[in-house]
Amino acid sequence: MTTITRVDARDIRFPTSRQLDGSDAMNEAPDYSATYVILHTDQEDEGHGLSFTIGRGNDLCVAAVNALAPTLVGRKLEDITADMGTFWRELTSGDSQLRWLGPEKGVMHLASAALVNAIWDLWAKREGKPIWKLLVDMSPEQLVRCLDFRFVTDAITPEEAIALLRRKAGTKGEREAEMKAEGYPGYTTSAGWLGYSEEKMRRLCREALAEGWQHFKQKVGGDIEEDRRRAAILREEIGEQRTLMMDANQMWDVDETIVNMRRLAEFNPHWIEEPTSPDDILGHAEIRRRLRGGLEGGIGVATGEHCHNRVMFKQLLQAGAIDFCQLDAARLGGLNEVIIVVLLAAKYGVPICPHGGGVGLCEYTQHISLFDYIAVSGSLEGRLLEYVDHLHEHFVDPVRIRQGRYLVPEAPGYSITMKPESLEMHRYPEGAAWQDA
Ligand SMILES: C[C@H](O)[C@@H](O)[C@@H](O)[C@H](O)C(=O)O
Ligand SMILES: [Mg+2]
Repeated sequence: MTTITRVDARDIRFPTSRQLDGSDAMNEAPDYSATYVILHTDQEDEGHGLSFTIGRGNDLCVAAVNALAPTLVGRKLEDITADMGTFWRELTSGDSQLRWLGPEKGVMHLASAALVNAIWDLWAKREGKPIWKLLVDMSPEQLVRCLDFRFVTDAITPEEAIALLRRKAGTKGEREAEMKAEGYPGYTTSAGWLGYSEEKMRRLCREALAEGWQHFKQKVGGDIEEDRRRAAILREEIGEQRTLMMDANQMWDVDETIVNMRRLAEFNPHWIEEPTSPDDILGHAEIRRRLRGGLEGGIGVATGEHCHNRVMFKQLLQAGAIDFCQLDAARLGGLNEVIIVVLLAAKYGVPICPHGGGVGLCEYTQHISLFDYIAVSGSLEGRLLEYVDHLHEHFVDPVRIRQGRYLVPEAPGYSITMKPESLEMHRYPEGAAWQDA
């Protein structure tokens, strides 16, 4: 038996705003940051997890982790993993006074995600498997036992989830072998940040093309003439055949989205991402209808990086509001809730294209997309996993990319463990990286 003895929560920040890495129309100068959690045990091993924020306020998330920590300390890992569904509900709703601060959204849910993912990391390391493998090796019944279906049974029941998983169970081995040989297809956002100059965009595009990337994302939502100019540059660099996505990061109202996307349509965007408020389910449905998302010649609608729980995703799917489901590994309450969203998306026939723009998110999401392909949807249609070329050097087991595809991670755990020296250097505000700020 393994007892969790201590939760160590750290405020880790990277000064990415200096180069405007990760910049978009809404988030002009982010400092990619992590609320970083280490679960200590009475054995040798540790569980690591993080939630992504963009700088100021990361300390609030650290405080939220500390508020939730008593739910874990003194607990046995084996008791938690034997009934993860119950554990998840206890963590997110067990303390009704804390639950009032969410529920299941915002800072509290980000904090839950870091803790939940750290439990999974500990479990997978104990089993000697990468997370995706731990998941695909579970029987449908075992997997469903990890989930809390509260508030979504009108869209998917545990029995339906089991049936869905059984459909693909017999052929998992084939897809696992295929992924090991070929990797999972990705797209890159790295050339498209809004704060980059034309010259930098062109250079990064050329580098990405030389590395084999076929799919590119551009930030929009600034001045529309400027968006058009940048789209023209990107099209000039990548050509007509490759994919170009656009991301407005919530800048527009519904009608404004239609007006702006009509002006951007000539650049043939594959999707418009986060056109409006992430909470506006019917607004997204209206945009999709008017942009003819899902139809020949139409523009798809994508959202999810700010979609805070399974209930919101359920409604986006029920309302036929999205063409692409961009779930986030730590905006949702960690892997348990992510799995429910993966199952919901499969049931509604919507591809998942997880959100990767942040520190550690690519490390997380590769496991999720592999799980989706091997064990749930069995399909790559419409599916592309986001890649951003930032901060991977700080991870012990960073993502590996070949010709625009993610190679299958092999090390045990959730690939989220950061190097001790990186943690030390980027500790906020006392780390060396912040001393000359
Ligand atoms: C502030 C961040 O870099 C965002 O711009 C980023 O997550 C982005 O929306 C994305 O889709 O990757
Ligand atoms: Mg985005």
